[in-house]
Amino acid sequence: MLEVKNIKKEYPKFSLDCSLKVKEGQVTGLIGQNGSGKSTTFKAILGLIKIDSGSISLFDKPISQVSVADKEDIGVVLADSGFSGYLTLKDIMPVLSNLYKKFDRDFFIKQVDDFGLPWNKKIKELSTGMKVKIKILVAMSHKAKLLILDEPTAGLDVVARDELLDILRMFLENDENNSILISSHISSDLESLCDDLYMIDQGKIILHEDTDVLLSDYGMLKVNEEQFVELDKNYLLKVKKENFGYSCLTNQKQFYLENFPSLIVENGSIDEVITMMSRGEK
Ligand SMILES: Nc1ncnc2c1ncn2[C@@H]1O[C@H](COP(=O)(O)OP(=O)(O)OP(=O)(O)O)[C@@H](O)[C@H]1O
Repeated sequence: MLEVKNIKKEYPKFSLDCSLKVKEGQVTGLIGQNGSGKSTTFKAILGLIKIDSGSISLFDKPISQVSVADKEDIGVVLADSGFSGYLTLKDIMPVLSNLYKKFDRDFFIKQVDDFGLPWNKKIKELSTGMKVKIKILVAMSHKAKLLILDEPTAGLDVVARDELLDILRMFLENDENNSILISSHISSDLESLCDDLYMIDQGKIILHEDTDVLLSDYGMLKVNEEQFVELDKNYLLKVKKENFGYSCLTNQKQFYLENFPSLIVENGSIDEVITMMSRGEK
């Protein structure tokens, strides 16, 4: 559905070098800290910045050959996008109807009512959670097949985040071929939603893995100096020196559970995996 191959972008103090794929019917997450390159990647995909090299294909065509009509199949939410805060939902609906050939008026009306969004209040007077819901609703309102969402959960409390994830699940249930590319620096948001995750650090993809595999096969070994010497290191991805000895990241947790039963093997959280991948050594 979307393939990004070795795109490069040089800024004075930052280099992006990124490849990723979003498959049909799947949710792909891009996780990284502030400044790691998530927005730059999204802007490159959307043609908002010019890349230095690499290629992007969308709906199996090079991006340059994707027609305006095809582009209606993408729904986009960017951090700094949105309608003027002086408009109301009532004002926005005719604009969307003119903007998008496939604008689904009935769907839009139903969702605004279901989400309890006010038709006549200016957007700038609404809560952050409501504003994000509107952005997602607009992105979905023209029968998009692919949603590209840059940090949609930023600034939301736990309840609003949960509601947002429910809306995205609804989008996926509407059509089994619908897909999402979503970024966040909060891994727990993506863990429950995404089929696969890319981790980006300083402009580079440092890990790509199925979420299930990440949660089932990855683990953290906490070992002292003596245990570290004895340890089979063939299945360690990264090692980090700690006060107690070493933290070791493996993607073969079962191997260590079976062969080194005396060791502490923890289920590494996605945050720990990211930290180890970016700061650990090997
Ligand atoms: N137009 C630009 N000129 C120079 N540097 C830029 C430009 N745009 C982005 N950068 C730099 O590129 C790096 C990556 O920024 P980017 O916005 O992609 O990160 P991000 O992962 O989306 O972070 P955040 O979560 O804070 O939005 C940052 O160091 C930023 O300062």
